[in-house]
Amino acid sequence: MSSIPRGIGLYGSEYSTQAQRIGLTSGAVPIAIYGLGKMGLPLASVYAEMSGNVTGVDIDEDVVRMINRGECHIDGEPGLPELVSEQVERGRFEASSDSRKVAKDSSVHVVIVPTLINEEHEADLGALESVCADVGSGLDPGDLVIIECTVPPRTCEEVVMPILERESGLSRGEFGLAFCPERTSSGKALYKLREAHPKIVGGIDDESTRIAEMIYGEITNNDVIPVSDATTAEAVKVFEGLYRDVNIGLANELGRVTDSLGIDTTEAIEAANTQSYCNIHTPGIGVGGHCIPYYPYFFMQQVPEQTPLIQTARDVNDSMPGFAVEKLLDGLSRRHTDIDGAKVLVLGVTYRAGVAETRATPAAPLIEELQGLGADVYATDPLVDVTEFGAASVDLENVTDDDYDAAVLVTAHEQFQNIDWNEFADMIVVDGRQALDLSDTDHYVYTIGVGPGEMREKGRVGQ
Ligand SMILES: NC(=O)c1ccc[n+]([C@@H]2O[C@H](COP(=O)([O-])OP(=O)(O)OC[C@H]3O[C@@H](n4cnc5c(N)ncnc54)[C@H](O)[C@@H]3O)[C@@H](O)[C@H]2O)c1
Ligand SMILES: CC(=O)N[C@@H]1[C@@H](OP(=O)(O)OP(=O)(O)OC[C@H]2O[C@@H](n3ccc(=O)[nH]c3=O)[C@H](O)[C@@H]2O)O[C@H](CO)[C@@H](O)[C@@H]1O
Repeated sequence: MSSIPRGIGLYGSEYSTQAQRIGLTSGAVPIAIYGLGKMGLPLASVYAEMSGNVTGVDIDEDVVRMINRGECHIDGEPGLPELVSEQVERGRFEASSDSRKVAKDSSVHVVIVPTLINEEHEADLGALESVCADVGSGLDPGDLVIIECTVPPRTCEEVVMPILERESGLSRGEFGLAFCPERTSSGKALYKLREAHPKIVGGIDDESTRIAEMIYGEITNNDVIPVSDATTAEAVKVFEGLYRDVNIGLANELGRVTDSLGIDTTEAIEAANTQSYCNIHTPGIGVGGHCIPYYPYFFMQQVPEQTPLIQTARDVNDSMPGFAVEKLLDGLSRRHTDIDGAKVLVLGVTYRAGVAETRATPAAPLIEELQGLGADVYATDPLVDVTEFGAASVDLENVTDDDYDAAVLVTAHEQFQNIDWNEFADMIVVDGRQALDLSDTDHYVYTIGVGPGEMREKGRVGQ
């Protein structure tokens, strides 16, 4: 069976589906991936593994240089350094910072740049719009654009499509556009890209959906689920995030009433979750990252109707660092220690364990509130520099060289398991992630979702 000729597009192709597939997997279809970060680099590597003709684009020249040396700038992703090195060495994957040139030379354009929110909680699509303008400048008839970064529903129709048409001079029907949300999370990216979740695809027209379905059918070993259109696919991704934020909000609300109930709430949640329809998430010190805390605002911005449940869950989750401070103050009052001038150690500033990402981290409001109360705040994190939050930096290896009045665990980095807590003089500890077992120490511990230290002696379901 012959392949489609090199360099031509798949959208509206008159070649057989088989010839298109052969073209796709033999390198005849040049593919560009825009954004080579925590998600983009794994995605580009898996695309290169499938097609053999991938150019990644990033505005960070250091990222581009490292990749072209076959190096991987993303830590904590099993298998990724080896895949990047192999694909670059075999000439199947290269990187560039010249998005307009790459756009001109490519037929499939996959966009996975940051989509964030600004101070006013409005969607910040600046990077997406900039990339789409560059892609549009190099768009040819038959090309397909795939958006993988999470966006407010209707973005493909109302933002991306107009930019592509304006910059290319082409019209709807001459090229394709599909939304195919990235459902992976850091730490298992290659596994999740290839296996863990079905891939959702939704095009602005049936031909776009068809091609996106064909492409991801060559990438994932899981199912590919086509939905009615791009807006539906955008909603699927946002709905997943809304579900998670509201569910965590429920867990945190239950965690806040632990003391009133006099139970280990997490034990009750774990037991409740033995019912197959129940999946209450885990109480913690807050919800960080540039996904879950951001997506509710993507949704609320698009729907004029009131969304009290979504907003309330956001408010509950954002209240958790303050809840941790309340428990810290309770503990200090037991020792007749004033927060003003107290030495407090914050363990972890990234939004979750093992991921070097601090966007929307609960550590930021926690440190700000503690400093506002007059505490001297110190912090340590194995992955990132803590001084960006105004805390004094402490090396983890020497963390027990000094004593503190209190400590708050924000991030359950595995490196914290090596701390010998008996090295510290008696202190108050607030465990925000149920990560510590200090039962063999004299410290007073409050664990969010569990309660005061002595509560941890109870048996736990599944332990
Ligand atoms: N991180 C996750 O767990 C995750 C999971 C699913 C979906 N997503 C979605 O993917 C998006 C990207 O996530 P990430 O974790 O890879 O972000 P990231 O911050 O790790 O990486 C983004 C990369 O894009 C580059 N970039 C920024 N502007 C650019 C531009 N104009 N042109 C080219 N490159 C540009 C940056 O230099 C950086 O290397 C998120 O905003 C989210 O919508 C993220
Ligand atoms: C729907 C879903 O699962 N989406 C995942 C999510 O991945 P993520 O990397 O953003 O990380 P999460 O695990 O969601 O954590 C976020 C924050 O919530 C805290 N948390 C978590 C669970 C809990 O029970 N209690 C908590 O308090 C945690 O500490 C952290 O601060 O978004 C990605 C982008 O869309 C997805 O691709 C990925 O599938």
